[in-house]
Amino acid sequence: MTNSGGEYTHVIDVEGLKTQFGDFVVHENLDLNVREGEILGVVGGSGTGKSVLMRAIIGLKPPSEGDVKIFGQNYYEADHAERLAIEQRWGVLFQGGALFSSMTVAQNVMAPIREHLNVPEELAKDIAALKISMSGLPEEAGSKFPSELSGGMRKRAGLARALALDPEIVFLDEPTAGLDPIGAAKFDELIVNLKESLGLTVFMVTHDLDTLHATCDRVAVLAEKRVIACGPLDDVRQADHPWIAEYFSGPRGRAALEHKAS
Ligand SMILES: Nc1ncnc2c1ncn2[C@@H]1O[C@H](COP(=O)(O)OP(=O)(O)OP(=O)(O)O)[C@@H](O)[C@H]1O
Repeated sequence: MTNSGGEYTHVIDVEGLKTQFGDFVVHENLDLNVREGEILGVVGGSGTGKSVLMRAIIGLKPPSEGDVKIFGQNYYEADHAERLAIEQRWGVLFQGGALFSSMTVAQNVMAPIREHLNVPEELAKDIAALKISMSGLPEEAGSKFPSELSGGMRKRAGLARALALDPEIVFLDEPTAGLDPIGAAKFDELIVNLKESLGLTVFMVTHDLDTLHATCDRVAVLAEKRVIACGPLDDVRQADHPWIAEYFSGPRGRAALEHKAS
């Protein structure tokens, strides 16, 4: 989405980010922005810091240097009330769904509603049922426990919970990991549909080349502690970097490209 001057509105602005665990530096001088209404895919080799970057943005990993702004605000400098207000504007689907195993799907989806919204129980139930249906789950899934669901259904339940508060942005950490190719393609379709129907912005960490092709407006590549390339997939694929060449032009990269063309 652009403003009247034709510039993109940014939901997230990361500048000069440094994160570390003790002496071990994960990111240094990392810059990244996420534009309103886009699906941004974040890729990179194992251990390059994709999940830590997501955690730095959602307030779970304080940076040792740099500035992380979401909705124009620095979460780490915000007071308690401001933080709660920011948290209501995002939804997160952690790897594996991170659902409460002792609660049904409906109770899981109602948890953030109960925590953040002062609404009567019946309304909370109705909102949860709506989010469950939006995530492509049958109505009866609401009364099931996570252990009674397939991997794909658990992802959808996690997504329903991420959508509970009508977020403006959702963070997805490897949403198609562990899904079979048909389940993964359906999940991709769901994400694109939600983005289009709700005007959602999506920050998605993924290893899945088919997902990148099917869903992402832009792709950011993490290597050498920073974002080494960011742009539309066709541009990023051409970037002169050994990891990019291997990832996008190796056998799996070529297969994903052919799959997209077919
Ligand atoms: N809590 C922690 N304590 C110490 N080191 C950590 C912690 N969390 C992550 N790291 C380290 O930070 C680096 C980046 O981890 P991260 O999980 O972000 O990688 P990733 O790019 O998401 O990897 P993958 O693709 O394998 O999931 C890794 O070297 C990891 O070992």
